[in-house]
Amino acid sequence: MAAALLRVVVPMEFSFSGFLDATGEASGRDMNLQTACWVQKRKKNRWPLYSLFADTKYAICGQELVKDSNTPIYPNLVASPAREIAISSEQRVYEVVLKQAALVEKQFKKKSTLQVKPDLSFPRTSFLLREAYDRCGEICAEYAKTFYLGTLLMTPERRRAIWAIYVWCRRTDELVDGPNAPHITPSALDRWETRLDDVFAGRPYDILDAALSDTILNFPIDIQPFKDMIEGMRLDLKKSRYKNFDELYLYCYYVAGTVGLMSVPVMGISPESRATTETVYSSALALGIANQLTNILRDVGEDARRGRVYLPQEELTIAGLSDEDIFNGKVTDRWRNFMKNQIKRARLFFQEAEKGATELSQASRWPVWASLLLYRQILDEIEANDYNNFSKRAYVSKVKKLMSLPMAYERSLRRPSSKKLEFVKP
Ligand SMILES: CC(C)=CCC/C(C)=C/CC/C(C)=C/CC/C(C)=C/[C@@H]1[C@@H](COP(=O)(O)OP(=O)(O)O)[C@]1(C)CC/C=C(\C)CC/C=C(\C)CCC=C(C)C
Repeated sequence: MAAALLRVVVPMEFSFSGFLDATGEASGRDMNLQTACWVQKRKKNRWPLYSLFADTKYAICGQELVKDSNTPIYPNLVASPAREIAISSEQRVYEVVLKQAALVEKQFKKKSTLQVKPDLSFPRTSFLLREAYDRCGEICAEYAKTFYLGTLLMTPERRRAIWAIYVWCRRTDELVDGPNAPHITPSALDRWETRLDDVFAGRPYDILDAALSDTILNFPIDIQPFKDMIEGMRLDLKKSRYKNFDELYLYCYYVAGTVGLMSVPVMGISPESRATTETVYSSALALGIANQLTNILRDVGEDARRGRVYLPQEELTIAGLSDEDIFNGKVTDRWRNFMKNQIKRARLFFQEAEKGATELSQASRWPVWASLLLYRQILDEIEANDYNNFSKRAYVSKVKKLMSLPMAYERSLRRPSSKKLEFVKP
């Protein structure tokens, strides 16, 4: 498997270029009906002007996570002496969210009259394409068993598409996190990006890419979040410190928020939902950010041993801490207080993600709830370890994981809110 993943940056002798056309199935396939059903007519929000100023609701000032219930929440904005910043990462990312939501709406308008039966089209697809998706499913089952089981509840077409996206993300992550990571250069990532362009143009290099090329034909998926994930990997190659939460937020968007944006067009929004498309995308983004923040908080010690500190430097300073304290790995009261605020902020992102999870199409909700509940418990485990994330890895036991699954199922049965949904930026 590792060999297959590594092959991705090596120029291929044999290319699957034109593979999809050769199947005679993938190109020109109609958009599926589910796509058309997800979207209701939705109005776009303008980015609120007050977000450009630094009096934020959840900025971490001093030892406390400042929380004022009258103002909106912008965790990534840390007060600057001038009380304003130019363009926050949050605003930049929100523009991507709007673009993704607009794309889905455009497709809906174009295709709403089509009567395509999505799952009937699959038996006609070629053996090779079926093989491609099966392989993606196997990789998914190998790397993320619980998540794989969750996808089995989705419709076959959606499940295959999510596997294809998962495999592309996993391969991308493996470039900088896998066994060959020390040999990965920016030009290897450039090659990976060229290859992505080819996948989106229907010219996959290998069988796993072919599954993604097919997925892109079936769902209104934009290339931007994929490109942004590669950008996150570029950041990982050149950056090992994050000045403030604004910088960290952008990194979290690149490596994890993008996953949310890639997944929603496949998972679909419930026809019962009254939430705006961009609200659901914002929640998906929030889940990615929450997961990545949790990942960072869990792995503080492990990252430090690789010379990396993802925690915002300015917030460490405000808390009276430095890189030195992290490398020393001693749990002090200062560290505990600092961690309490970091955990609180991650939980706010989970809270926002919860709202959108309920708005997804019924069959897609369970794996999302399972992922949310399981990952959020890592935060509880960090607390249970008395904030020692230097030498203890917070870990959710098998029993707790199993216990969460029925709870995730129960949550997935909750119907979308009948009220118009408001997304509050954490
Ligand atoms: C249903 C569901 C969860 C779908 C997502 C499927 C998918 C395409 C996953 C790809 C995950 C992946 C391989 C990402 C590469 C970058 C990366 C490694 C990110 C980190 C994940 C955990 O990594 P890892 O497996 O190494 O973790 P462990 O060390 O083993 O703990 C991340 C922390 C982030 C992953 C981000 C998500 C799963 C975002 C999920 C958001 C949605 C599916 C949107 C849901 C929609 C709403 C409206 C809430």
